[in-house]
Amino acid sequence: MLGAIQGAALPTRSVPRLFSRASLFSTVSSTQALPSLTQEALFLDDEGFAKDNDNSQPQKQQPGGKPFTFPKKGQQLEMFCESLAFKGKGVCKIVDSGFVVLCDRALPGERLIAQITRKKGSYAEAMKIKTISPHDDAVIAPCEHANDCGGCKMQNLSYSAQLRIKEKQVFEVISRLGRFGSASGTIMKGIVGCQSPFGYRNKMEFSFGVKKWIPKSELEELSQMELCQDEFALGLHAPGRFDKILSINKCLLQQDAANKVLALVQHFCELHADELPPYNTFTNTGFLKHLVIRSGREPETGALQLMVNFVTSCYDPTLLQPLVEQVARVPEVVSVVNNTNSRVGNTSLGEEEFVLYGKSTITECINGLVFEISANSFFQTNPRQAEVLYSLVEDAATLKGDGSEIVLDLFCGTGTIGLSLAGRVKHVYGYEVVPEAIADAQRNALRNGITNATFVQGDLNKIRDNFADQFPKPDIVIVDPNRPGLHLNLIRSLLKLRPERIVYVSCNPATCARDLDLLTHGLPETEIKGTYKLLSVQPVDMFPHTPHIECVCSLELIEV
Ligand SMILES: C[S@@+](CC[C@H](N)C(=O)[O-])C[C@H]1O[C@@H](n2cnc3c(N)ncnc32)[C@H](O)[C@@H]1O
Repeated sequence: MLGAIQGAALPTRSVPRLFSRASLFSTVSSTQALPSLTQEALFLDDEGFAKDNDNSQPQKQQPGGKPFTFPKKGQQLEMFCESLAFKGKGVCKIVDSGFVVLCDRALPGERLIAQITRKKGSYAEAMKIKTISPHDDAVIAPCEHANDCGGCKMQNLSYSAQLRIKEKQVFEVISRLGRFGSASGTIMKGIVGCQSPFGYRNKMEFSFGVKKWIPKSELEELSQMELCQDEFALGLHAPGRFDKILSINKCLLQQDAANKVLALVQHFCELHADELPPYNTFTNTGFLKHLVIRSGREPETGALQLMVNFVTSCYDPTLLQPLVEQVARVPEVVSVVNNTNSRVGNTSLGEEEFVLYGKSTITECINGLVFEISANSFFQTNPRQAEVLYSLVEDAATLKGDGSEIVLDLFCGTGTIGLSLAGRVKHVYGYEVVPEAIADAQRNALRNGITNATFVQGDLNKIRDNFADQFPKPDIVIVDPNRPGLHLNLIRSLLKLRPERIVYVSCNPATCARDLDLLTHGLPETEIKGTYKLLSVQPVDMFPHTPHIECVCSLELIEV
C-alpha cells in the first residue's frame, strides 16, 4: 500500500502564496543552506496548507463579491479561532469578514474580542482582549504566570486537547507540505504524550534585570508608588521584550527543589540589590546577568541533583560568597558554578567558568546510561520523555541486534542517541558541529565503557563530496537537526550514500515534511530523485503546554 505512493501521481495542491516549491529553491546555490523558511513563511505555510482555507485570503473579495476590508491597527474585533499555528498563535477569522488574524493565546474553538496590533502582508496580528465563549477543552491554567509569560502558551487547554491539536498539525503538514496526501493516514502514528506534563524540565534560564514587566492585569491594582519601584527583577523575559523581565515566583515546568532555589535567590538578591546589582541592558552596567538551574539524577540512588549557575558580568567570588552559602544549604544543590560574560547583551553562555561550591558537573541517566552534564553542555531538557523518544528511535531503526550494523548519528549533540544504540550494533559514528558537545560525547562513551563509538566534529551544512569517506558505509543513518532541517547538500549526500534506513528525528514538523518530500518524492529542479519510502511518522510531545512538537520518522530505501 505504501509502496504504491512512490510510483503514484503525487497529490496536486494549490501553490501557497509565500512558499511555492519554485520560490523555495530558486535562491539555492551549491554553497547555500536550503533556505530556511522565514518564521513568517513557515507560519503562512502552515496556515495555508494546514487548513481548508487555502483560498481564504489571497483573493481580494469575500464570497458575495464584497471586497475585503483590511482591519485597522487598534480596532477591537470579534473573531473565532479555528486552529493553532506552529508557533502557538491562534489562527482566527474576523466574524464579519472572514479576514485571517493571528492572535496570541487564542485557542481553537474560542470566540473572542482581540485588538489588531499590526498588519502583515495579507493577514493581521492581534492581541487577545477577552474571551466571549471558550474552547470546549479550556481549563484554568495552574500557573499564576500562564497568561503573561511567553513559555506555556497552551496551559489554558486540557492536556488531552493539546495532544489532539499537535497530532493534527503534524498530520496536516505531512500530508500537504510533505505531499503524502491521503497516505498520511496510514503513515501517521498516534502522538505519544508525556507522563508528567509538569515538572519535566531539567534546565531553566532566568534573567536578572532592572525593569520589571508589569502585566496589564496587575497594572490597575498597583499604586503609583509601587510602579516606581522597578530596580530589581528576576524571572523570564516578557514576550518579545529583551529589556523587561516578568518576575517569576515559581515555574511549574521545573522541579520543586529548583523553585526553592529560585525563590531563595529572588529574595536574597532583592534585599541585597545594592551589593549585587542586576545587569542593566541599556547601560551595560551591573553584575548579575542570569540564573541557570539544571537538574539531574545521582546514578546509584536516583536522587535529584541541582546545579546552580550564576552568570555575571565579571569574576568577583567574594561578592557572590554570601549568596552561594545560602544556595548551598538547599539539600539537592550539589554544584554552584559561576560563568562570567563581559560581553554586551544577554547571552547566558560564559567566557570562563569557576566552580564555587561542590562539583563541576551533575549526572543524568537515560535508558541505563549515565551522562555527565556541565553548565554549558547541550542535553535533552525533558530527560524522562527523552527515554521514550530514544526508544522510539530504536524501534524506527529496526536494528537486527546481531552487532553487525553501522550507525551514523548525524547532529549527535553529546552522543545520547548513538550511545544508547551502541550495545546492539557494530559501530556508531557521531557527527556534530559543537566541539564541546563532541568532547562530552567522547567522555560519555568512556564513562559508560562504550568502545565502539567514534565522534567527529564538523559542520553538516558545509559537507564536501568526500563526506562519506570518513566512515564505513552506514546501514542506518539517524538525523536529528535543529529547526532549519537538513541542508540540500546533505540530502543529496544521503541519497547517494543509500543507507537501508534513515530515522529522521525532528523538532520542526514543517522543515521535516519538506525534507521527507525530497527524500521520497525528489525534486526535478535540483536533480534530486527520491529513493526512500516513508514508513511512519510518530509525533512525540516533549514539551507540554508549549507549541513545540517532536517527530520520529522512519524511511526505508527502495530499489530504483
Ligand atoms: C536537536 S539537537 C540533537 C542532539 C542529539 N541528537 C540529542 O538527542 O541530544 C541538534 C544538534 O545538531 C547540532 N548542529 C546544528 N547545526 C549543525 C551543523 N550544521 N552541523 C552539525 N551539527 C549541527 C547542534 O549543535 C545540536 O547538538
